[in-house]
Amino acid sequence: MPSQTYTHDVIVIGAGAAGLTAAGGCALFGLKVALVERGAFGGECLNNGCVPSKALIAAARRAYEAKRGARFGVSVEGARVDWAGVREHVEASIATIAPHDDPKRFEEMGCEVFRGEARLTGPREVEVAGQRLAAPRIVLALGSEPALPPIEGLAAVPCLTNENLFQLDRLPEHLIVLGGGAVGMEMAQAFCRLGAAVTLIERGEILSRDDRESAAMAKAALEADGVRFVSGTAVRATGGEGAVALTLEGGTVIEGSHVLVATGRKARGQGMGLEELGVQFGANGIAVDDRRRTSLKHIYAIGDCREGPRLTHVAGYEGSNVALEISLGVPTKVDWTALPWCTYTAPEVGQVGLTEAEARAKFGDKVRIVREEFSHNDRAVTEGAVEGQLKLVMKGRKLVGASVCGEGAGDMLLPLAQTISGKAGTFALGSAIIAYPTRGEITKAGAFAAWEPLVFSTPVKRIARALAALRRRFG
Ligand SMILES: Cc1cc2nc3c(=O)[nH]c(=O)nc-3n(C[C@H](O)[C@H](O)[C@H](O)COP(=O)(O)OP(=O)(O)OC[C@H]3O[C@@H](n4cnc5c(N)ncnc54)[C@H](O)[C@@H]3O)c2cc1C
Ligand SMILES: NC(=O)c1ccc[n+]([C@@H]2O[C@H](COP(=O)([O-])OP(=O)(O)OC[C@H]3O[C@@H](n4cnc5c(N)ncnc54)[C@H](O)[C@@H]3O)[C@@H](O)[C@H]2O)c1
Repeated sequence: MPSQTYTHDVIVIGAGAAGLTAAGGCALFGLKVALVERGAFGGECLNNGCVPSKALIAAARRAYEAKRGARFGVSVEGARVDWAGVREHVEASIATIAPHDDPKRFEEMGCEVFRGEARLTGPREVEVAGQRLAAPRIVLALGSEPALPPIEGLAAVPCLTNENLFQLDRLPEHLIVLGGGAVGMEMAQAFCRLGAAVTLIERGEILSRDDRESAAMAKAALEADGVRFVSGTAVRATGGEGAVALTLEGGTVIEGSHVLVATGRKARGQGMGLEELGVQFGANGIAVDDRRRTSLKHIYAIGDCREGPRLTHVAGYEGSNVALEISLGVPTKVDWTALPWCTYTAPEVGQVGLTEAEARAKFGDKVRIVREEFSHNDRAVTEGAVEGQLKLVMKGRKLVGASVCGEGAGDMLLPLAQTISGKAGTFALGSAIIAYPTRGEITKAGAFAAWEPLVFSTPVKRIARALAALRRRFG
């Protein structure tokens, strides 16, 4: 295509975490960027995902603390949950963060914003709201949507998903949560703590990508809160507004007032001209290489719409990578060696790098596990929240993974990620000065524990004893 027919240097479709990072990055490097969005800027994370869910979890925590009766000599009388107030907090959280993702901000950075449904009409051409855009590079950042499982009758039952959950006008009496992944676990506990009866149905393992010990601790904590877990696969749904029932394989029937379907995601990208151009798809998402290039190398796919991990920080990471590659021509491959994630239940379930099971499958007997319990952490003790542990997964003295289950686990992943990626070592982390008393001290304790046998080994003790003997003799 002759260069004069290009309207832009790059067209980014989708203004969620992935698209905003890619578009903003390219614009800051001085490229002429078209940014296309059909819905609300900020995408799923801001509007239907991370932000409202974490705001709801915060309200639930407050309700839980208030209802726990007297603790530490303090009692809260007559605690009650006002659903309208909870909704207000959720909406205020979104509204406070929204300016960060506002179209105006991206226009100020240099993006030209187009509103409407984008469609590819040629390998380098996009049509949106009757306008033709063309650029030598296109970035697909289309996101994903709830994947509804093949359950007979589900389409006719009023279901909740993350797309309408946060607009509920009242607290459900009995919420059935289908799926024990991150969405299911976080929301099951939050609604339970806010006062709903909650039954969670999972056909396989809860938090299946996480360390098994961490997942078991989280499950036990949810059970202690009152969440009922049922193992099975839902095959039939019946009922209407306010009274729904799911029948499991084997015939067990679970009844409730509402059902939240949290059974994974379906990547977007179908029906917008990509198939016709020859862009290839994998099992769930657009197929990409390490540089996030699709089968048409000038078209990139990042974030939830491609095959791979679906997380906001991953979407942002990929957005930065492609911005660098497109703007400066630096080939930038993704690297998941130190990928962190966290499920914000109480206790939080954080993971970075390999789980023990993954490491054993890869390195066999070379794997060494170091554990530190929060019950030995002074801050955890003073706050009466001692549940959980840090588990370091080592290959020799090299950290290859870490699982943290406990309060604030997500905030503890950074030094562990740096250690896994080689930007710091376990020795440096084990000898760092860390503010006391913080829960983060557990990362230092774990890293030091990995070195302890060597630091206090017989040869080192011999050196210390020899020095002491010299001192006794010569002063
Ligand atoms: C309940 C819930 C909680 C979550 N919590 C967390 C969390 O705590 N931490 C975390 O890391 N991740 C979390 N996630 C995952 C996270 O929300 C996603 O991974 C992330 O938002 C994906 O960003 P994205 O930019 O790829 O997609 P999106 O944010 O979905 O953005 C895609 C955008 O593309 C637009 N679009 C699509 N097709 C077109 C088209 N043809 N034309 C124009 N525009 C188009 C859409 O309108 C959308 O705005 C959560 C998810 C859910 C459901
Ligand atoms: N804190 C976080 O980082 C966070 C929070 C929420 C969501 N997310 C992201 O959002 C995405 C979606 O999360 P999710 O929890 O919906 O999906 P998921 O894939 O993590 O979990 C879905 C669960 O549903 C179960 N399931 C599927 N069909 C079933 C059936 N018919 N009956 C019973 N169980 C069934 C599966 O076995 C699986 O355990 C994930 O990629 C996740 O990374 C992240």
